[in-house]
Amino acid sequence: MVKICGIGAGYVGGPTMAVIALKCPSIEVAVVDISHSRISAWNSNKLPIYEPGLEQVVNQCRGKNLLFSTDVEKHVHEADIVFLSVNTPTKTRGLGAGKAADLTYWESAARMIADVSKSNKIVVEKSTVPVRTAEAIEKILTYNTNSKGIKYQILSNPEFLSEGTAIQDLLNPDRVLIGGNQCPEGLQAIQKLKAIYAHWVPEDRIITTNLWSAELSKLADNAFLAQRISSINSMSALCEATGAEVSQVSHALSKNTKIGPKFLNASVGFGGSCFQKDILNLVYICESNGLNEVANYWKQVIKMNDYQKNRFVRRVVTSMFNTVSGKKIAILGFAFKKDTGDTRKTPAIDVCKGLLGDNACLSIYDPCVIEEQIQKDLSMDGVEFDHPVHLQPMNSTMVKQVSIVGDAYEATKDAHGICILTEWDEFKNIDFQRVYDSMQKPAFVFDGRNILNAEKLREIGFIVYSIGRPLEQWLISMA
Ligand SMILES: NC(=O)C1=CN([C@@H]2O[C@H](COP(=O)(O)OP(=O)(O)OC[C@H]3O[C@@H](n4cnc5c(N)ncnc54)[C@H](O)[C@@H]3O)[C@@H](O)[C@H]2O)C=CC1
Ligand SMILES: O=C(O)[C@H]1O[C@H](OP(=O)(O)OP(=O)(O)OC[C@H]2O[C@@H](n3ccc(=O)[nH]c3=O)[C@H](O)[C@@H]2O)[C@H](O)[C@@H](O)[C@@H]1O
Repeated sequence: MVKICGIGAGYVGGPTMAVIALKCPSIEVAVVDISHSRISAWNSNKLPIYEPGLEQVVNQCRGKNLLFSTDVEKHVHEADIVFLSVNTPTKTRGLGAGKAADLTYWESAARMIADVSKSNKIVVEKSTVPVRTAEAIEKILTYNTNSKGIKYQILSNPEFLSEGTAIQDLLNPDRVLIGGNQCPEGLQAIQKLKAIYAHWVPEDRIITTNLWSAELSKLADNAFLAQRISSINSMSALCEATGAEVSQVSHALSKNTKIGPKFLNASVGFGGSCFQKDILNLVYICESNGLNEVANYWKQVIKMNDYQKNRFVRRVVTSMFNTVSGKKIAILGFAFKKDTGDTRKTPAIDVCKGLLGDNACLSIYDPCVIEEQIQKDLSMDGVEFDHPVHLQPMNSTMVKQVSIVGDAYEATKDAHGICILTEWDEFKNIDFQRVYDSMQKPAFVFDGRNILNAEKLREIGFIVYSIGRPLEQWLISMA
């Protein structure tokens, strides 16, 4: 029986390994992690991450051909194929700080594989890594184990799932990308991995390339997606200045088959653990190769995203008589997108910090993010967010001007303004007349996701700002 070991039981490792177990009952899948709390949660009824459909998949396989364990060495030792899905955050100190990928976790996993292996293995890069990382891992493995005569094949098999739709994305991927050495052993390893995916993915969707193309394709993929969001967000600023409406512009663009419909929603800014980190990584690689113009081109995508978040905060403050000091502002949504509890790099952190900087009192409601996480996000300096949970600071200092509440009505009671920062479906069904009646007047809504019907809100009496939509007179006069 083929044995797989997945190192890293996070947002990628957990769901991807669970889906392989589901689709390949003849393969034994062990998911291992150095975090005891994460593994015990995977073994409980309350999984460590929220992802629609994940619980059903885990329940079907756990205890049969899927197990979660902290005994990393044992399962790596027994595996034929090892998937690496560990953190690759941005470096916070030393050479390349603020841009380059921090490969500490990656390297320590590779060294551990080298230490415990007694048989040939295929090592699969699932984490997003700088191009040519496979070369580094190969060196670590071969220099450490030469004497044992063990042979490794390194494959790059980047993951393209999105949070909130991870299970659907894994069950029905657009494509699976496998890069490997173009020598006979490398090609054989590619075929072995391809055979696993072929259990459920049509062959024509499995693309094979050389190692460096696969590694770079993943960075390029995220950079292109983020660039589209920054592009439409740049248009949203111009729409507000000219009276054009960004959703109409998006719609018109989407009908051009050369452009297509996806990733054209203007927003308060993109978030998530990967877009910014992967672009920074790309920028660093370009700079290291002397390609400064290319690096500057991609940097602009992040600058535009920062501009969009700052612009939103400025709009809130200027609309409310140039100060939010002492005012209660309701924050609806804190996760970086709907259907996830993940807050890594969520735009809500920057918006909340911006408002707190102007001395606002925030009342935050998110259906999926727990109080402790929000407090931690608002009190940390933001650089630790993508390291393993058990290595993050334990005790965050409570931010006094912030309260986290259990529903939207409590959050908005007595508030001067409301900021919609995540596009949760339930926010569309709020009784806004009831909300308006309970708020201070004038009552403001700042819709950072364009999910509300601004006209209806205006009929109730709200002053409404929607990203990229024509500004009402109040907002123009206060700007
Ligand atoms: N979150 C996402 O949607 C996607 C993430 N990626 C990439 O996948 C990688 C992992 O991301 P996430 O799953 O989001 O991170 P995560 O933080 O949720 O999970 C990583 C896990 O690896 C564990 N770990 C770290 N070092 C270890 C070691 N030496 N041995 C055993 N376990 C170790 C950590 O404890 C943690 O549980 C990153 O490179 C990321 O860029 C790629 C596609 C999608
Ligand atoms: O490498 C990764 O981590 C993953 O990053 C993204 O997935 P994810 O971050 O989970 O979520 P997205 O749906 O891409 O959204 C990212 C951010 O962009 C925002 N967004 C997205 C789309 C859009 O039109 N407008 C917009 O503002 C979202 O609200 C969110 O804050 C990519 O879509 C995945 O292909 C990739 O595998």
